[in-house]
Amino acid sequence: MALNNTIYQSPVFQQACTQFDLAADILGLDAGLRERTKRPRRCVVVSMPVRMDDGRIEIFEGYRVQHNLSTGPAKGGIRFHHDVSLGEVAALAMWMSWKCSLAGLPYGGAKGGVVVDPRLLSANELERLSRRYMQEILPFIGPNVDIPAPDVGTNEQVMGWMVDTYSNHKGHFDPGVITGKPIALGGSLGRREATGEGVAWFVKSYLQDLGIEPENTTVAIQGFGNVGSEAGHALYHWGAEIIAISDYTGGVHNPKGLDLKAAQAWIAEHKTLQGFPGGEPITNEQLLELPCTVLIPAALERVITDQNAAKLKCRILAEGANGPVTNKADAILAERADIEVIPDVLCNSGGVIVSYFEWLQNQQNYYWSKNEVFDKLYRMLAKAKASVEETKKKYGCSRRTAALVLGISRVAEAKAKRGLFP
Ligand SMILES: NC(=O)C1=CN([C@@H]2O[C@H](COP(=O)(O)OP(=O)(O)OC[C@H]3O[C@@H](n4cnc5c(N)ncnc54)[C@H](O)[C@@H]3O)[C@@H](O)[C@H]2O)C=CC1
Ligand SMILES: O=C(O)CCC(=O)C(=O)O
Repeated sequence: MALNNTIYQSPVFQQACTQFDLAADILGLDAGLRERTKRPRRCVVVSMPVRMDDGRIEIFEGYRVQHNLSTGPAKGGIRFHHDVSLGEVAALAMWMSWKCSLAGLPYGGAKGGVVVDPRLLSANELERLSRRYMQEILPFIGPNVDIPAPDVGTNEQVMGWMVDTYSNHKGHFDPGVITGKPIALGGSLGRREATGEGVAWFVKSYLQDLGIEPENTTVAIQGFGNVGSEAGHALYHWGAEIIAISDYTGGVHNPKGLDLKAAQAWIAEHKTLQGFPGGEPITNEQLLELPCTVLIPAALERVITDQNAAKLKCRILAEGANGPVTNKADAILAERADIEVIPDVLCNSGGVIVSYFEWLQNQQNYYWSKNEVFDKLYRMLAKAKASVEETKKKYGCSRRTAALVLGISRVAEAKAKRGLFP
């Protein structure tokens, strides 16, 4: 079966394509340019033999999809998750193209994935797998080719092992190949917080537009990992009540507000939220339907569907996760004037923007203060928000489609201007 057929069968990839088509219709892209802009440019599939602690050799499968290389080096995170598939990675890579373009970054889009549950590996096994994955994708990446970063199931330490493997191969330390690194290896101050901080910035900005004060704001967050916890802490310090959080084991709800510090300490000790005594246990599905001012899905794709979209009771839906809303749910939400949707490519763009700052700092070998990082970040977020609002008004479309119109139009224009080989 042709590779593209495999990818096109993925519901997540189909979701990204349907979103693309809505925006491409508004832009009036002709069939050739439309297909050229939509399709992933390169899909790398690798097999990785890794020696496990008990002496066995286990073979893991991994992917790196470069969706767009026409506007600069490709950029996007690496996901370690037991359910990850090539189609899902291709969809995530496509969203990276639009996200980078919308933010005005000089990058294309990419994403990586390894089919593994990292929680089941020892630290040594995780290190061997991370290094092996880097070794396998090494011919296809580089500071001017494709620059990976963290995503679900990976973190600064994994990025540290990967930059070490790459640098050992090149014969010199080359930090610009990866972002989201430990500070000691050329990471940027603020990158760890950046995605959640950006989500919180958008939430505060849209709440302000609605005239809603922090003391009248309640927040429910699905997924309390890097993005969810940083967004939660930023909104908690701003004065909002965080009434529900969750992880893959389930959630906890307290209508009077949760103690986030205690929740974080519980997770540090017990690894998961399970059993946290600060509220009543709830399921991840129940969390999405809680009455709250702000709902932040910050875990995986396709959690808001045609089954629950009509039941959401939030005023703002802030997409910390990539692709949390299915196409059918989008259509339902479009009819709901009571909910403002802040789409993923806008809402979670703070992470890749600070990754761009990290890459710039690595190129210049000159490092910025956290204040400088956040000042520059907030200015870029404000610019992206203003252009999305203007486009939404101009075309009378949803905020997601407006964001995609902007992201796609810049990539399509660059492709058209570059032309084709004769
Ligand atoms: N890390 C980053 O800088 C960025 C991440 N994102 C997106 O944000 C989302 C979360 O990413 P991270 O926070 O980095 O990942 P993470 O691995 O740090 O955290 C993921 C969280 O989701 C929970 N989770 C996993 N499966 C779940 C399920 N089925 N139901 C409920 N919760 C579940 C995990 O237990 C964990 O709390 C993903 O969609 C990712 O693509 C988007 C932009 C940048
Ligand atoms: O920081 C980056 O380069 C990519 C982050 C990412 O994977 C995302 O925005 O979904």
